Amino acid sequence: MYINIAELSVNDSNSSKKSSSTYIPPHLRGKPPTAPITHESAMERTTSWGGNLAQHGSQPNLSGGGNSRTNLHSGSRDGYSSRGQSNYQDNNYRQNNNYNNRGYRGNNSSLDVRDNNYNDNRFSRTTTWAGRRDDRSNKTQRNPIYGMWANGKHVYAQKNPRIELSLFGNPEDADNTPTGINFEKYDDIPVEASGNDIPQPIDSFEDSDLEPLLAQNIVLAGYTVPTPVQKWSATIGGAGRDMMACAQTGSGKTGGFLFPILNLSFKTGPHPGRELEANNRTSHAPSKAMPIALILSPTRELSSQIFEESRKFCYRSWVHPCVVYGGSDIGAQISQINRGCDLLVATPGRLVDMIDRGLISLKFIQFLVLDEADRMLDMGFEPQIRKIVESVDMPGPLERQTLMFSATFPKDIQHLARDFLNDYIFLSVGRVGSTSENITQKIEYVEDEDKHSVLLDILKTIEQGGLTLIFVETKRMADILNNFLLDNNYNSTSIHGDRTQRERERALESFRSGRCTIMVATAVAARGLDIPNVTHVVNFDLPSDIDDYVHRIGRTGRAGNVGIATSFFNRNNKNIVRGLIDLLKEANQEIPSWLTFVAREAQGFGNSKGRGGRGGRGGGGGGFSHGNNNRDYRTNFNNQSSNTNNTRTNNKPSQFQKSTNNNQGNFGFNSGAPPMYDSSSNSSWF
Ligand SMILES: Nc1ncnc2c1ncn2[C@@H]1O[C@H](COP(=O)(O)OP(=O)(O)OP(=O)(O)O)[C@@H](O)[C@H]1O
Repeated sequence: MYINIAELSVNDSNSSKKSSSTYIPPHLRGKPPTAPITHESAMERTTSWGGNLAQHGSQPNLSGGGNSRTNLHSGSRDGYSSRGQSNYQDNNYRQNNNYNNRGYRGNNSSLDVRDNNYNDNRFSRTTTWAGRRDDRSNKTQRNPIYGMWANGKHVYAQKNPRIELSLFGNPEDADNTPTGINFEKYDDIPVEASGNDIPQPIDSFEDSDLEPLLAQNIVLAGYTVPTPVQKWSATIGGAGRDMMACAQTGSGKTGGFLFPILNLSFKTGPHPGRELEANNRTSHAPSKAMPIALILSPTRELSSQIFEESRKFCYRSWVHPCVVYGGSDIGAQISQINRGCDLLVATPGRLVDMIDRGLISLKFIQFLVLDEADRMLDMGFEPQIRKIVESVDMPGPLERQTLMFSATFPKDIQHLARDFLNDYIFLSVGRVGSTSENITQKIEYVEDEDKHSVLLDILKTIEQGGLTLIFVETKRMADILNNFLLDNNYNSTSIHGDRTQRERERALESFRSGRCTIMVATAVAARGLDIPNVTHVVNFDLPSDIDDYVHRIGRTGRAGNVGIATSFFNRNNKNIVRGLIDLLKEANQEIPSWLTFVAREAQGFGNSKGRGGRGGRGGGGGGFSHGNNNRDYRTNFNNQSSNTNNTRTNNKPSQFQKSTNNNQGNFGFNSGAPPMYDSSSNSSWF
């Protein structure tokens, strides 16, 4: 459910038990602004762009022109990046006004776009609005955020300062800028792409032949430089290629899949078959949403967040984003999709429910995204995902474009990729499943009975101004710990699966807004959640799966910002000790000497899994062995081994400096010294 942050009073300190002065996080300071943001003022925030793309004609093409599944790979690689050419269109079609077998039109000139013609009567009869005939949607009030596709042209909605403010915040507020201090360092992260005919990445947004409205919305969002995963996905996705992309937490994967999808959609318009069906529909036929893009994500909160991101980039365009997820009023979601549904973000369970009720058809899907697919499998969603992708009316892999994104890619996900993707490019930014060096990782040996007091010690040392996210393993423990913190006068809240959706949303909102500076969470908050200003993650309980550790600590140190992750380790966590050590090494973190003793001993007992094992799935073979750079598992699949005939890297040595982590966060206990281990006495840690 959408929560309008702008309408919330950040001065409401009802939930505050600790102090009367209310914390306001930097990203919310200054809201509401004294003067409304205008489109022009937003454009002034960048120097060179201005939405005028003509000068970049010779640069790589984000759209890649129209393309065809059947001859996608027959042209030269240059074809993927040649602007305005339809190298991948079936030759039977002409550029503009024709479609390949994925339903894309030829590349429309941006000059065809009519700005501010929203109410132009010339378009009224044949105009489609979110897949419905205009004359049938009279009863429904139009959403002023969105434009329309009319007579083969993209007609933008009027600019609306009030909406811009609620979507993008106040650009005058420096604290509102999303880029972090270390953002440019992402350029040094090694990138590897494997597969056939890999397109060159873009260097900048200016180079990428962005559709003008998308370019403007990206500027409004305050993005000036694409992150590495965005640079590569722009051309890979833009060329109509399937992709499995693995990039570190907080590195901009959401934009990585949204930008190529929206760029192609803004240029080419809705699927022509859908337009035909909508126009031919009788007034008695039941209304059905027919999105052209589907993004599946594991949790309600993540779906909601992706929806909010897509609202920004779809602003004023013909593409109506929608979101459906369980635990929330289905009636409200039905009315939402009935008001227009072009890009649908969904959790698998609720989507299957709505398909079964005949409310949603997937037959015009051109873009399918599986975000955090490994988590969806962990949560037992495989039957629903397979039903959605393979059994209902979804077009097959040759007719749609499929993208999979995550920070971790265990082997069973690569099997799913084999079934869902076609001739895909495997992209890894940084080591697969690795953690960002922007996160300082501290491992402390703490027995269960000491955890509460050690946590209080840590909280005392945390500087004012940041948010702290504390992970526990069980819902019960989340409640217990939250109550404990409230009793100790901390502004704390909690989020877990036993809380109602409304309670979960409220908890998240109080944390995001800074009314509660601490949130205790189960794994439900481990993936994808992007909460600015989380400066500290505490693993009160470590997860049994090392990939979950990667995602959890990734809630801090996002978009180039720095963060700290402290984890309480004891005998119950011996199963992930090897994986933990591999990760710490990869991210140039200090490894406490006691941890290596533990690892050796655990190995002796055959208990610990390295990065090649997943604790949570019976050793399903997840993660990636340390030092194994070939992360594309197709070489192990006999029937696809020929696909990995091409590898491209940026081959830059990492210039990251080793973190200066001297374990100063020992908080006065253990002082980095482990419980004494006496190797001569044959004593055992466990
Ligand atoms: N090009 C960019 N410039 C500035 N900020 C960006 C850019 N791309 C993304 N961001 C910001 O970076 C943050 C992290 O992005 P995002 O949530 O997409 O990361 P992610 O890789 O999906 O993370 P996770 O693996 O945790 O899901 C967001 O606040 C987003 O607005």
